Amino acid sequence: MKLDPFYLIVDSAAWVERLVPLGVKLVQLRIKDASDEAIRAEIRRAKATCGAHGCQLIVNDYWQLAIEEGCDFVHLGQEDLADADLAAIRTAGLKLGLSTHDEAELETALAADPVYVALGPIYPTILKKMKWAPQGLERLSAWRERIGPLPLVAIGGLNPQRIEGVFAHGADSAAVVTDITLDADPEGRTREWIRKTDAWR
Ligand SMILES: Cc1ncc(COP(=O)(O)OP(=O)(O)O)c(N)n1
Ligand SMILES: Cc1nc(C(=O)O)sc1CCOP(=O)(O)O
Ligand SMILES: [Mg+2]
Repeated sequence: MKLDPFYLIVDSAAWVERLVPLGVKLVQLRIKDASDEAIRAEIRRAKATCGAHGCQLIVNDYWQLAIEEGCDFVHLGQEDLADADLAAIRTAGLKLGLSTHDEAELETALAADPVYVALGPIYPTILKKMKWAPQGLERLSAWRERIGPLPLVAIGGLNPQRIEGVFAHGADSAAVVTDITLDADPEGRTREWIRKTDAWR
């Protein structure tokens, strides 16, 4: 499968409604610390917007709610994966994207047959505290070699100046949070990302 080269990650349906109509084709809804019912409502809203704009929605963490709400793509980290019912995810026909941060995690991820593997943090991130040092671009190339044709997502500290480097080192898609959501002009920054990733689309 081909992933859009620009992979937006946001923490609310309001962000999806604000940015997806600009031409975003791949978005992850990543909500932390909310009730299941609140997340269900957010998924519903985000799914409606994505459906109207031809954008692939990926639900982070909440695979059961994603199944119940008729979504078709989830992203899980390694801890999420350990707790998840992979058979139920498969039976529901969900595509699965997985996080990796080291070689052991990559082995675990590949055994779960994902449709993409994400590697991060490529650069330092301010979004969350991480136990891994920045991976750097050479590590991305190593992952490219290891996973063959499986799509590779780069994440962590990305900005428009770093886009070319991650694609030159084997990424198929660049995932981003704060470079857009903390920008003074998130719409303008989103348009810049769409424009700057066009060569890989
Ligand atoms: C595209 C992408 N890559 C990595 C992550 C991180 O997932 P995880 O390790 O489960 O951490 P949380 O995002 O759940 O805090 C991601 N969400 N998306
Ligand atoms: C959510 C997340 N996961 C990562 C990983 O390495 O698995 S890095 C990260 C944060 C990405 O945010 P920003 O683009 O603001 O750096
Ligand atoms: Mg997770």
